Amino acid sequence: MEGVDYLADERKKAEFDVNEMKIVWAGSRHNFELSDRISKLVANDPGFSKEGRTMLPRKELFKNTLRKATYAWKRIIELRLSEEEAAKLRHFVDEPAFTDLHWGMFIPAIKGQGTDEQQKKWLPLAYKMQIIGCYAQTELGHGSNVQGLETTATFDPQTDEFVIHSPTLTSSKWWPGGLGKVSTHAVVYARLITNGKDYGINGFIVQLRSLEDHKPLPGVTVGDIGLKFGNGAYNTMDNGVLRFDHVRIPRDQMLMRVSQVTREGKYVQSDVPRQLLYGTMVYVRQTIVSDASNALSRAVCIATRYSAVRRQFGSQNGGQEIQVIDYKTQQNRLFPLLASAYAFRFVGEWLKWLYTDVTQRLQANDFSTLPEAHACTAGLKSLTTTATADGIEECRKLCGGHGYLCSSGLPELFAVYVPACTYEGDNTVLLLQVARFLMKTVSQLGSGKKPVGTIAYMGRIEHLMQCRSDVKQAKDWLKPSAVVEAFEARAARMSVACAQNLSKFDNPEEGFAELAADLAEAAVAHCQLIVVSKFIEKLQQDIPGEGVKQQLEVLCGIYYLFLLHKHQGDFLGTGYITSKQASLANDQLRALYSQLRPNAISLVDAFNYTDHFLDSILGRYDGNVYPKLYEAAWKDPLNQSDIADGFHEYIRPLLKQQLRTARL
Ligand SMILES: CC/C=C\C/C=C\C/C=C\C/C=C\C/C=C\C/C=C\CCCCC(=O)SCCNC(=O)CCNC(=O)[C@H](O)C(C)(C)COP(=O)(O)OP(=O)(O)OC[C@H]1O[C@@H](n2cnc3c(N)ncnc32)[C@H](O)[C@@H]1OP(=O)(O)O
Ligand SMILES: Cc1cc2nc3c(=O)[nH]c(=O)nc-3n(C[C@H](O)[C@H](O)[C@H](O)COP(=O)(O)OP(=O)(O)OC[C@H]3O[C@@H](n4cnc5c(N)ncnc54)[C@H](O)[C@@H]3O)c2cc1C
Repeated sequence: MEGVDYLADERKKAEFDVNEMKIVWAGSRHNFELSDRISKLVANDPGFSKEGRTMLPRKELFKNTLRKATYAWKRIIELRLSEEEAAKLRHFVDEPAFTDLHWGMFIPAIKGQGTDEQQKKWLPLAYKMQIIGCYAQTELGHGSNVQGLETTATFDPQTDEFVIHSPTLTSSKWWPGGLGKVSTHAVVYARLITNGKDYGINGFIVQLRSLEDHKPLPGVTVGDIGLKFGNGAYNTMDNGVLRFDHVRIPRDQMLMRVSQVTREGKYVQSDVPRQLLYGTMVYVRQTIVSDASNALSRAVCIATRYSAVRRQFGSQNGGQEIQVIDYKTQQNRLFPLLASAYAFRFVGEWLKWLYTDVTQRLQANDFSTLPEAHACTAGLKSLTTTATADGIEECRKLCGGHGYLCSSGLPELFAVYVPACTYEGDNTVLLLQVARFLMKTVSQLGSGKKPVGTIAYMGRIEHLMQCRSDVKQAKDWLKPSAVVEAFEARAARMSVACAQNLSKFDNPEEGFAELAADLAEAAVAHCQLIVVSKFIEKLQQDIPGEGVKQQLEVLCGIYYLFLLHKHQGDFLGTGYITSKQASLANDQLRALYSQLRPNAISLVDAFNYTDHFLDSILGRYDGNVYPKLYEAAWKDPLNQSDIADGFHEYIRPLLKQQLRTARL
């Protein structure tokens, strides 16, 4: 029945002000109003319909994405949307497209690594989309190891040009989004060679296609790398391959903020750290952390609503069966994911602040916080994307068989999301960057250099190495100080253990390679400490709205107690807690699940997602799941006729043969 809210009873149970929670989730009233307005604008525009997207063959799917991206641009111009509004509109259109890389990496690379002059020349063209760009770093043979890239940019002083060349098959650019079929330009990362000397990797703006007929320019071979995982999903993106055969570009298309090549071919290094070449990656990793809470909350919203609709077992005297959300096992799988979505939201907000702070410092030539910004963006990108990808898959399983249907929205969400564990730095490779930062920090303890920011806790290393938890009863685990100390002691002890083991090797690099798995675990412990601390800090702010803060306290408790339970080997092994205290933590966790249960539906309503954005029958706001699943099945192309195509060729002969066999 249309118009009936099957989840109304659940919504009545809420013990907090959902509208105020929506503002907390959005980050501010301004953000809430912006998201609310733009998401509805997109949802109500048939030009942005998602109907049938998972059924389209690649060519049609891709063309449809081009249509939507162009239509989005048209609406952005017609409605005179600001940059912030336009970004929201693209977000709610919810289809990976070349525009993600144009706005998300090409423009930021020019902004971060271009001189003022270069920005003045290229940015207006890019802002008006008179050129479309991508970020071409990864090659067929090298992705993680940026210093191993093979493409060359050799300066020719005769003509004042760089010659861009792909010397081997493995040097072909491979993966850049938007490259295959759309981009007219790319920021290409290549080895800078001048006067016969190799100065390592630098960025260059290279035109790839004609602005008239879109044909590849002479010397440029470019195409799509082929179909990727999942139906629809990331196949809307033209991840590309690119080869250069001695392509010439003017010298001033080398991005020259970090280093320059003079007219005479002299290489000049600015007094900014070379790592700024990696700045675009730091920026995007930070946005990926913010985006993790979007993807996870979406999956959790679907699984929570469906878990309240779905009933199995326990019917007595002909009454209704039990809602699956009431099973403790379901709660133990679902509620920590709900809590993680909120935790990632807040750590994302904080990381954005950290990124803005480091950017302002860089502008004032203060590079002191760059290593921490790199470690935090790398580590949190790794932690949040791994948890989110795993969480989306868990949500699919939480929805039983129906979660496997594309109409649940979960398979596509997973297929689109899971490469986040790989792109912008493989998650293990990034954890090892954090581990290097931690080992450096430990090695400098006692040198007089005081650790600050997220590693300030290392400054209390002597206390953290010998303290013990003073938890005596389950509710003691609700004390922020008890929790923070537990996570700090675990992280510090794991780092120190790694450092001690490393010191046994004569060659530190050999030791690092041998102990890499332990080092990655120490990095995870450090990153989890950051997420827990930022959630707790959030709760120390003034949070208006009846019951809102209490709900966030419950979520925060679930987040850290679930981690404590899952990683109790670390907490027990490092000797900070006893098995009795671990068991008390688990008792408290169960109690928090019961407190959360009546609020579960309203906590996912606070994400304020439209049905258009969720694109899931199981996650519908009104919970009207079964009639809509039934209706959707009949829209499948296989159901366009009662008799399947192929019946006469394949089924009928088979049936005839069976008849003959039966007669024998
Ligand atoms: C149904 C649903 C439908 C639709 C959904 C719709 C849409 C979703 C759309 C958008 C999502 C929103 C947001 C996301 C935005 C965009 C994402 C979209 C697409 C994805 C694009 C992906 C693009 C890419 O992947 S680009 C390529 C990325 N490549 C990498 O990351 C390579 C990883 N490798 C490295 O970074 C380096 O090689 C390394 C760090 C591993 C090693 O570096 P190096 O070789 O130099 O060696 P080291 O010795 O380790 O380091 C030397 C010192 O430098 C320091 N360092 C390293 N890196 C940095 C850095 N970045 N910043 C600062 N410092 C750095 C290091 O610490 C060392 O320092 P030391 O003091 O000397 O120790
Ligand atoms: C959907 C998608 C979009 C992308 N978009 C872009 C783009 O727009 N532009 C662009 O330039 N690139 C892009 N990429 C490429 C992406 O950045 C790389 O794939 C990524 O950096 C991982 O590198 P790799 O593929 O070389 O993995 P590899 O490094 O080959 O990883 C393979 C395995 O080796 C392990 N490994 C590697 N090195 C180490 C080490 N030192 N220690 C321990 N383990 C290690 C990894 O953990 C992994 O398990 C995209 C990739 C994908 C999947």
